[in-house]
Amino acid sequence: MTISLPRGLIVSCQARADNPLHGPAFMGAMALAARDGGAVAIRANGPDDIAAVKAAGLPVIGIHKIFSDEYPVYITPSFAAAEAVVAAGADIVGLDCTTRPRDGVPALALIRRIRQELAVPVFADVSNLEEARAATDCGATYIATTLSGYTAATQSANQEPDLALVEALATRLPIPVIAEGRYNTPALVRHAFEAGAHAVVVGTMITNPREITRQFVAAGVPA
Ligand SMILES: CC(=O)N[C@H](C=O)[C@@H](O)[C@H](O)[C@H](O)COP(=O)(O)O
Repeated sequence: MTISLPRGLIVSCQARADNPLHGPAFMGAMALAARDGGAVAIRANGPDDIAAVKAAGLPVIGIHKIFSDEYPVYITPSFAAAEAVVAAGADIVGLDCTTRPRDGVPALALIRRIRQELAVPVFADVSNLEEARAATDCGATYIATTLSGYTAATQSANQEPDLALVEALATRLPIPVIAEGRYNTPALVRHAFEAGAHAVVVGTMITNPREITRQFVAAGVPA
């Protein structure tokens, strides 16, 4: 059965290997806490964490980050990575749909193949309007602004979320637009909905206590 994303807050439960909260036990608990707090879906990375967050009973956007020295694309960069995500129980596959160089088939071909062979919705992480349009034409189910601020063309010292992109996408695309990346306060989440977002993904500011602690220390503790 195809699961769709309700309107609301999606919580990204991710912790890299160097984070003390790395691992499925912690991410599974994060997902339960997010569900109890009112989240409508969970984003999770890697088969083990995806399987663990399923216990919350919410739709799961699964990604599989695979880092390479040669290519900048790491969010579900291949069909095999998408297959692993679905095998672990993800309801929706998230993947990098930027035009950046990658190892293997281009993102647009990957979207088509995932839709046809795995029969799951595709959550396209993009950095601009052109990528969003191309991904939509290839059958993406959702478009997310996840990679705005993280490509060479969009990087900036400004750590603000790209609300202008949310608005541009929401007014031009026929499919739901998800705001993701640097939504670090409830007010910014509200602004994203006002800009036309169908849902908003928040990660760091809910599920990364190490980073939250750092920000309190940097901004609140006298030198
Ligand atoms: C660029 C990239 O790799 N973004 C990742 C995507 O899965 C995650 O590291 C982010 O935490 C996620 O997008 C949520 O964003 P924020 O943590 O800013 O709320």
